Amino acid sequence: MASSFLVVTVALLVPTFIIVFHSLWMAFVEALWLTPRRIKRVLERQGIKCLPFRILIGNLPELAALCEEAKSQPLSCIKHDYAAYAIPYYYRWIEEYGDNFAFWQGSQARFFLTNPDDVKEVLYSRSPHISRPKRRPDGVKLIDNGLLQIEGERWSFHRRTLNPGFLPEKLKSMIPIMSRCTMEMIERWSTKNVKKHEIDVFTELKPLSADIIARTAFGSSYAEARQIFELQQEQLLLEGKIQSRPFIPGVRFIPTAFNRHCWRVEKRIEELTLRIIEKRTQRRKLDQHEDAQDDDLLGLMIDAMEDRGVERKTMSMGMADIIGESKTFFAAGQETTSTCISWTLMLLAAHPEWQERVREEVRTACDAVGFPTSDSLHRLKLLSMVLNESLRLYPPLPIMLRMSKKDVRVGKTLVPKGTVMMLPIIAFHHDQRYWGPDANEFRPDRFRDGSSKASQSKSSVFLPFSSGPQFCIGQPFALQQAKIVISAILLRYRIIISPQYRHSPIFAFILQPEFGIPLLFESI
Ligand code: HEM
Repeated sequence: MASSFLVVTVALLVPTFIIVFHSLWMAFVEALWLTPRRIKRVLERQGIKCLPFRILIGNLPELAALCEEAKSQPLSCIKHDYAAYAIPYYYRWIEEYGDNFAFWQGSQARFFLTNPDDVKEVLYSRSPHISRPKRRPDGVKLIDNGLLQIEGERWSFHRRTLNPGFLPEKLKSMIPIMSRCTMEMIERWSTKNVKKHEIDVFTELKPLSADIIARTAFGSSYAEARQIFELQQEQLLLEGKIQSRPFIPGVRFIPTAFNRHCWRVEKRIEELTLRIIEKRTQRRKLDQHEDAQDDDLLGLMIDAMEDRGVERKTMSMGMADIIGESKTFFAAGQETTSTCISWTLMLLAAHPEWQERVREEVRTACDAVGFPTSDSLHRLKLLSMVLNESLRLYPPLPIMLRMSKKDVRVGKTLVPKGTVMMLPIIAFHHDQRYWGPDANEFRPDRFRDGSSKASQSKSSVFLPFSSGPQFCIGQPFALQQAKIVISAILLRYRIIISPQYRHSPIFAFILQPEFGIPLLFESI
């Protein structure tokens, strides 16, 4: 009896094992060998040069070597023509292979779109076959279920739900919170009680941006959200490590120390986000009535979950969506904005004549407490020009990515299914063909008549917030915050580049100052 049971079990298990093993093996061969071979064939047939493909590692070693080589020759002074330092592989490979080339990030094909018309075509495309790339299966779950990862009808619904959170009236109501958070930071600085002191603005402004996002969008204080931000920073570091190594299917399920750490961080973020959301739903129940503080992003999303408001018949948001969007807004809104403000302060410190001009403008625009008002914010023309020039020279998101889910035509190229298209915004922003011979100089004047007239190109080559339907939803929020923070600082301090400052913009998801931005703050 027992032996026949064993025979039956073995007879069932062996074929199952063979089928599972065979499917895994085929998926492995497809992802790591057949797909890259096909992409290479399609691209090369069109005369596009593909860098040599090696299984698993692709061109990761060359890429790392080029970055190392660039870093071994540090920039000697504050030069704005640093693009070849931040993304050396792009410029080196263009030199070697011409404008049309593809390389291999592990087994994934990456193809730079070097023509602004092609970039525009992709950004405005309504094709369901072009999307933002999904995270690597073994990547960290930083922004799952949020606008940056979802598609189609679901994306449209989320975007429509969240848009009211960024309307002019709503932004206006955020000015007092943004000013209060900034004041608290400045008060902390002033306890140092010395005429001149050094501040690394890159480090100091991160928690400020986090605080502002937490309070304006989620009604919670930074103290509560602090852990989420810190854990997201850690996730970015973990993602960096994952990206620099080859993708091996299945390895992500093995409970290695690294994987277990990733899982713990993910779980903790979800728990903390859920806690913020639950606190709000509890408060709603207790209050019974809609209070004025409830129409922030979190309030809008809870409305969509609870089926309130218009247009909720066919779609609604679930808890996973709210967690996803909350994580996305924390991740997308914090570091981009603080980095933009940090680079702008560096530029103003490096160009004292502009610092003086902007300070004069700010003086006339601020109220008695030293902050711009909702009316005067729009009159800060010089500051807007400086911010645009800063976003041009130091775009926080220097490269955007899109994925072809089927063979798609972009301009003259047939981009094969499974290729990641790289949109090198930073290269467009520094290109003399579009900006003239002074492309790498700080010249805010070029934005005097607005951003559309600033370049000499017919196509749009100024894309710090992207363009098309998926452009940055947080653009007005970020610019308002930048104006408030910079105005408040300039009114109180003269800023000077510290002797400790080392100019080293590097590309690690965003364009970061590798050694921070230490500036000397002199009280006025
Ligand atoms: C200076 C600061 C900022 C810059 C330079 C910036 C830049 C960008 C860019 C280039 C994109 C498009 C990315 C892509 O298509 O791959 C984007 C999308 C997005 N940004 Fe920003 N961003 C900034 C601030 C913010 C802020 C403050 C928030 C939130 C409060 C935010 C939330 C988002 C979201 C949710 C998306 C996805 C939009 C969609 O798909 O509908 N960003 N941002």
